[in-house]
Amino acid sequence: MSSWPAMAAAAGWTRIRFLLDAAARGVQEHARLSDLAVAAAVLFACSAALARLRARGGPMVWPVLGIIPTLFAHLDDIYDWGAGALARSGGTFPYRGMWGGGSSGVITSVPANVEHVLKTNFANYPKGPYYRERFVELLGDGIFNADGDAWRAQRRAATAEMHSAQFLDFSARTIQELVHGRLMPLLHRLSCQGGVVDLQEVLLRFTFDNICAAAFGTDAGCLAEGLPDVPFARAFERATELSLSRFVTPPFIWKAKRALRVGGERALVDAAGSVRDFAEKTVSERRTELRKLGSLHGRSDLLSRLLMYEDQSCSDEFLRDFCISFILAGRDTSSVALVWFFYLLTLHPDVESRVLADIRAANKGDNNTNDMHYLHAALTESMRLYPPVPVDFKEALQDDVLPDGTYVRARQRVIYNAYAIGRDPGAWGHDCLEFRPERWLNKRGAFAGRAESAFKYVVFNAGPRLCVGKRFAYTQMKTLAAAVLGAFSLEVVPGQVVKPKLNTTLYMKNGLMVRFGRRQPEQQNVHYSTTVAAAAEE
Ligand code: HEM
Repeated sequence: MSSWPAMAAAAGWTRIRFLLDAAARGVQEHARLSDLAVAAAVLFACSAALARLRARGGPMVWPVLGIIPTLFAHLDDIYDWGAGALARSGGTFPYRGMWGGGSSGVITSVPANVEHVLKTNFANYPKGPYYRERFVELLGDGIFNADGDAWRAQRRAATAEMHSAQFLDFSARTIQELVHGRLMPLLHRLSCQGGVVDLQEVLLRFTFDNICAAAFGTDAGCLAEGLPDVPFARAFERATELSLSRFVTPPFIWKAKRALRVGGERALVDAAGSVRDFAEKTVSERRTELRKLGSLHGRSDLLSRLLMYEDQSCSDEFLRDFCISFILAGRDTSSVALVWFFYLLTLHPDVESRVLADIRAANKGDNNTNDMHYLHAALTESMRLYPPVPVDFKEALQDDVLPDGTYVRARQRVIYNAYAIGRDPGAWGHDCLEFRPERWLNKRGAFAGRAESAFKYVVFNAGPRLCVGKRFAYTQMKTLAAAVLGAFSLEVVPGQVVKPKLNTTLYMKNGLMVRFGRRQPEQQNVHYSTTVAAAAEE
């Protein structure tokens, strides 16, 4: 039997051996780990270098994470950064989203590329399934979401109805009623109280009411006294936001949440359901009215016109989706255009004086908004710098080569950046960053547009999918701007940060807090007409 000291010595030795072995194993393990780390770092550096080369002067597209880290680094000035990146890369660069995100393609600000995608090779660039599946709960098969024959049928109906004399007359009247019956009294109250208001919020309420009146012939009531919460408007906003969030969430995440009906996906089903219920109810009530009265002659909104004059076989689903798409298209775009326009005027008093002179000259005539060429030019110029839809995209059906030589593979996206095109010195000259409405006027001071290329000004899109609401939007913006500027001066509350929000619509991130002061009484509350035949831009 061993003695205790001998046993202790043996146990100590075993422990020391154990510790030494463990240390040796650790060193080997560590060596293996550091080899792996070095190998991973080399691989990462190689693929990063390769990505750098592939980026062709454009921003870095990282392994695994794609362009996401680069975008994150520029979240605060994403639009200006994007315009600069496009300029540095010669107008086009490739991008890729996160692995598993399913998004890749090219971003361009080259007008010839945009023309190719939107017009010359239109058939190869539908909105595509990527867009459709993200908006289907809200939009169904509506014009905004549709391609092929479904799109063509709605486009034909929309163009015919929206450009009809009755609709133009009706929409001009509804705009007048809303401006003078709701908006101006609100601004008068505010100016008397010396109160501060978020102009963007007021304008968003105005355009929501306006588009609901035009599409459905209903009063949404967003601008009613006390600026109430309107459940339909809230549901619409929520459904739009949640649909858009699918564009920045990897599909395997949002699709899993959709399958499980949890989180934002559940909220989307609820919000889109409320919007569709409201639309379905309106369609069915209007159909009943038509059946009872035999006609809807007292009504000229889009829904009533479609029910009366279009193919009588239009299903309720077609009418519902059609109207919802219209509300989405016309809801925020013109309010966002207007808020930047008013802001730019406060920064350019010389332009504001000329706009006022234009409005006063029209007041001396027959108060026709079509006469206000300078105002038209100022709005157009403002949207060049702040396009309400700053970027848009189409999806390639087949492999293709863009006019600047860029290769696009089938199912890739071509993103065209209207914000960058509007600020491109190649397209607009060395003064491209200046707010100069005169660039749109001819020698006689009439709005002349710019003949060279519709694809340098893609604010309203271009080609076969040109915005159907363009004329409506100009009438709406000019009527509102003329009434507001004729009666009030605007003061932007100092100290606020005015910058765009990252969204598919160019909202101001923090809104725009303003105070309204009154101009001379004789300028106030003048009603403007809009002759149906001649719109300045067309
Ligand atoms: C300043 C205001 C507006 C701007 C800047 C604007 C801009 C645009 C743009 C860029 C598109 C193309 C979207 C795409 O295909 O992804 C578009 C399409 C459309 N817009 Fe507008 N829009 C404005 C106002 C309106 C209004 C007020 C209405 C309705 C009354 C309207 C109705 C439509 C419709 C129905 C389409 C779809 C056309 C199609 O796909 O064939 N828009 N608009």
